[in-house]
Amino acid sequence: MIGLGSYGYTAPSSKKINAYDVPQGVDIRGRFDEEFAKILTKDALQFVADLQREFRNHIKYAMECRKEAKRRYNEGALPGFDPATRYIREGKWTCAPVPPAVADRRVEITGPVERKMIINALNSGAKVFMADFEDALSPSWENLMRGQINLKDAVEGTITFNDKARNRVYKLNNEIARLFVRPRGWHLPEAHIFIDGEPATGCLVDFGLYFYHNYANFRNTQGQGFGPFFYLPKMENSREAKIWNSVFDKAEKMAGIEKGSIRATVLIETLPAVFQMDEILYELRDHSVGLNCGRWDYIFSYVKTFQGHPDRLLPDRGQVGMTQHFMRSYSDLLIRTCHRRGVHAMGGMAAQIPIRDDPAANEAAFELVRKDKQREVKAGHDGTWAAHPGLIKTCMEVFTNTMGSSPNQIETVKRDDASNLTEDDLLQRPRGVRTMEGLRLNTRVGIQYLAAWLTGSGSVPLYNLMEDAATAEISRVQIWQWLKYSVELDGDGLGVRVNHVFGRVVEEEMARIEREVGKEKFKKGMYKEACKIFTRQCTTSTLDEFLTLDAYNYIVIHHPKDVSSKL
Ligand SMILES: CC(=O)SCCNC(=O)CCNC(=O)[C@H](O)C(C)(C)COP(=O)(O)OP(=O)(O)OC[C@H]1O[C@@H](n2cnc3c(N)ncnc32)[C@H](O)[C@@H]1OP(=O)(O)O
Ligand SMILES: O=CC(=O)O
Ligand SMILES: [Mg+2]
Repeated sequence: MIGLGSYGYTAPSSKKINAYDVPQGVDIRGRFDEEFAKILTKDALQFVADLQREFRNHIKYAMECRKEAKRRYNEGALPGFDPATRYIREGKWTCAPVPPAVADRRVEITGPVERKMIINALNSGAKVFMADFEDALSPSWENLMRGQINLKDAVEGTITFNDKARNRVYKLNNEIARLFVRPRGWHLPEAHIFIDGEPATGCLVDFGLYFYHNYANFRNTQGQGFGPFFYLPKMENSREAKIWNSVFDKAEKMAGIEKGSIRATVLIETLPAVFQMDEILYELRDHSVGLNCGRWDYIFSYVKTFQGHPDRLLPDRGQVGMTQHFMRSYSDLLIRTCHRRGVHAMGGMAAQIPIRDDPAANEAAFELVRKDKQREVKAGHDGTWAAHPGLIKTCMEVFTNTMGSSPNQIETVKRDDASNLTEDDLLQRPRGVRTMEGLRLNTRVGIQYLAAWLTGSGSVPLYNLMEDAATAEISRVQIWQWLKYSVELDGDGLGVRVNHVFGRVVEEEMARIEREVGKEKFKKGMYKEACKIFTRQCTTSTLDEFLTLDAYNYIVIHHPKDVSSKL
């Protein structure tokens, strides 16, 4: 159950009380704002409530199944292909044809639903912009509601941003990227909206509000009759994809648009899901437009799935790249699966971003991105992700050098060789060493990321890399795993056990963070709170499912009940 945030109460005011006009059974506990009220209309909320009521038990059941699977993995079982769905994996079926508007997705930029970034991303020259309510967003009430307003303005084509300090007005170019929206994962509640006395499901709020306000405009201006388009995160099993498919069916019915209008790309970013790729596409076959290698959450999920397996400890985070056998196998099988079913096999995110003040380091970072993208396009991926507008040109060149003017490689690179990949290939232990520097970096990155998240930023540059919820999760669970199994740091010849030094490492890294960010920022920021949350999560005997579930309690800000509505 979600509690109040630590600073979560605003005293009632004697001024006029504003309230959202809500349907029966819906209670808005987030701050009232006239702009937010244009999103939280009674009809839009009714649609969200309808989704919640129809699907809440299915979602609860799916989450129970995750727990049951976890129990089995913790007792020693390994994830694998499900014998009961062999007929789906071996059957000859394809997904609905790819809509023309998104046939070419060779470079996709991603970013939080922040106003200036939305405009920059849509103008970036990328083919697609994935607007993120998930890994890149801290889901505060303000961020979520402003994000919805921003997306509505973007789809209407009216979005502008006035940067007064720089005397610069941002607006959309004539040619813009196609918009995909990524709602939160199934596990996250939306504690500012209660439906029938329970917090709403975060992703149904994100999806429901965005769909309700934008489907008509989007289909006219962006989708060439299709859409809206979505990315779906963090699923573990095809039963979760089935719920999304039913959500889409219901949304299409409500809107009176053709079945198969809505299209979604599913991120394969949990270890159990790699064994369910055919099944996930099958459930979504009328609504699918591919799968994507969400490599960062996938690595996080590898640790989480094997939390009870001391023989599967990860080496330093920096060593777990796409060239490790288990990662390469995952990418190859994803390409083979998608192309066999007629949809895009999207690559993932290289974490490097431009480094402004060091040309040599900048060139080295670009070279790493280039290599990563070359590997992806040669393997058969149809497109990739970029974290920053400065990387679009490089990614575009690499993909175009191989694909030329063909919009994708769905028909030309079948990768039938990957049909031989086995469970052993997909689960092969990553190789590498564990070092003190790895431990220190994980600590520094984890704490700084969380401090940013608690103050409203869900993606940040740290040590010249993009960090978001997925990358920070790796830092957290890696430390947890090393502590749990009392790992000896072997890569630098130190031979010390992590649990003997972790307390000191945290102290020293906090001091280093203070030096790096400066005393003033350190004092004003939430570094101490972040340190407390992060170290608790690293040292707890039972691994927390998600970093952001606990941290969410700190950003929930309920407003007095009487300010809201009439339950
Ligand atoms: C694991 C995953 O899920 S990956 C997907 C989720 N993660 C993301 O989407 C991360 C996206 N990237 C980002 O958020 C940002 O690039 C960061 C936080 C890493 C770095 O951002 P900044 O520090 O602002 O970068 P920088 O100062 O170099 O930005 C230069 C300009 O590019 C813009 N910019 C940077 N990244 C993006 C982006 N992803 N989309 C749009 N614009 C961007 C900035 O707004 C800035 O614009 P301006 O010149 O008009 O002021
Ligand atoms: O969402 C993407 C990932 O890598 O995680
Ligand atoms: Mg992810």
